[in-house]
Amino acid sequence: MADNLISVTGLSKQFESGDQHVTVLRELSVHLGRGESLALTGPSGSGKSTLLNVLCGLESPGSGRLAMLGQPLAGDGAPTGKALERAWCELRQSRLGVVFQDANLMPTLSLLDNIRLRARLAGRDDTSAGNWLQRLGIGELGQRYPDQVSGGQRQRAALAMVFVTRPALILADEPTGSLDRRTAETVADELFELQARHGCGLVLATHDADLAARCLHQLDLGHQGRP
Ligand SMILES: Nc1ncnc2c1ncn2[C@@H]1O[C@H](COP(=O)(O)OP(=O)(O)OP(=O)(O)O)[C@@H](O)[C@H]1O
Repeated sequence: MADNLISVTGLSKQFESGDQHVTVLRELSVHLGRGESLALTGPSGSGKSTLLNVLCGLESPGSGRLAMLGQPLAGDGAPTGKALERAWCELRQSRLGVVFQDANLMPTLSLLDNIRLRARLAGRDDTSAGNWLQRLGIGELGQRYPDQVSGGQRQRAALAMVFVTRPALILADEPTGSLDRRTAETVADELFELQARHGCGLVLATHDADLAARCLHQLDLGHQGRP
């Protein structure tokens, strides 16, 4: 496994809004090694989700160099076209664990089956699925469907879906944002414990200063381009 999980140099991202170009990320450099954690902070609209989307291949960077787990994905040496799509798919399938603000569970499967399916898609053993639900405090909800549980419970199931694949790198957008304080702490404990135990990397976007302070590095996107 590459020691450098994330290597981003001079990355910029613009969006078109009507006839205007809005620069959201400006000349960013980000490096993350194995077992390290990074909190993306900054006010609403500063580009935290946009950066996470670039890091999991859902948005392409406008310019700059990007390599994930040693694989160049933008700039020098990066594949293009279908080969680039394939490279991102392979990374997301088994090596990146992505947690979005809206938990991405299949509505027609129970929570337990969602997690089993995710494990199988990543080529992992699915027998620990129930155990992960248990550890995240929703073990008794495994037979329920996503629309039969609360938003916070869905969020915990989405985290179980990530943990069960044992990813090299977890990218999480407000992973505890929809949880009450006590549950948020339990979930954060699980995140950091998993990271310590398996030496995986973690990048999370958060407005929670306490959660950000638990990460090894912090990047305030509200201060991009300023000295
Ligand atoms: N597809 C898009 N097209 C145009 N503008 C966009 C697009 N996606 C995001 N933006 C804009 O980019 C800026 C950064 O958005 P982003 O969601 O990355 O911020 P954020 O820091 O994650 O915010 P929050 O803390 O509210 O989640 C915002 O001004 C947003 O409106």
